Amino acid sequence: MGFSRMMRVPRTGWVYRNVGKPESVSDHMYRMAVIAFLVKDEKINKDRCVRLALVHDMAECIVGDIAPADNISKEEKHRREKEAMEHLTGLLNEDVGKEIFDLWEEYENQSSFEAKYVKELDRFEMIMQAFEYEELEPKPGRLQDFFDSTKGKFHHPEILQLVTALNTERNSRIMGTCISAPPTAQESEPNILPHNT
Ligand SMILES: Nc1nc2c(ncn2[C@H]2C[C@H](O)[C@@H](COP(=O)(O)O)O2)c(=O)[nH]1
Ligand SMILES: [Mn+2]
Repeated sequence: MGFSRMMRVPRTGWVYRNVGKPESVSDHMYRMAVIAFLVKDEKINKDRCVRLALVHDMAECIVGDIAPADNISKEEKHRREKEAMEHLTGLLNEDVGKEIFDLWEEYENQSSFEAKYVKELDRFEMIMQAFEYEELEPKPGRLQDFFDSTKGKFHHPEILQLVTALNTERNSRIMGTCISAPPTAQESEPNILPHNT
C-alpha cells in the first residue's frame, strides 16, 4: 500500500455531508501547498510550509481521513497515523524517509512557526472548499458548521486577511439569497430533506 492511494481517499467531512464528487486528501494538500506560496511573512520559511502541506495528511492513505464526527480520540488518531507514517517512510531510502517522517512529526507536534502557519492553512483551505461546494450546489450557507468550528482559530494576519475576504464574499452570497427576487416555486418548497443533504 503506497502513497498513491491518497488520490482516491475522499475527504470525510464532505462525504458525511453528501457533497457530490468530494475532493481527495491529495487535492486538499495540493491546494494548501499552492496557497503556501503566497506567504509574505519573512519570518516564515515558505519552502518548509510547502513541504509540510504536502506531507501533513499523508498517513490518511492508510488510516483514512478521520473527521471529528468519527469520535476517535486524539491519542488513538495519533497512534494510527504514526504507525502509518512509520510504515510509509520505511518503504523509502533512509534519508528521504527520515525527511518526510520529521516533517509529519513537526506538523503533528506543531513544533515550528511553519507548522502553526500550515495548520491555519489547513483550516482555511477547508472553509474555502466548503464555500465552493455551497456555490456549486448552490446552497448558500449549507456548510455553516465548517465555519463555526474554525471560528477564532485563525491568528496569522495574512491568513486572517484571506478568511475575512472569504467570509465577506460568502456572506454577500447568503444575504443575496435572502433579499434577491421572490423565491421560485421550487425554492419555496419546504425543505423536508434531512439537514445534511
Ligand atoms: N463536518 C465537519 N467536518 C470537519 C470539521 N473539521 C474538520 N472536518 C473534516 C475535514 C476532513 O475531512 C477531516 C479532517 O481534516 P484534517 O485536514 O484535519 O485531516 O475532518 C468540522 O468542523 N465539521
Ligand atoms: Mn489536512
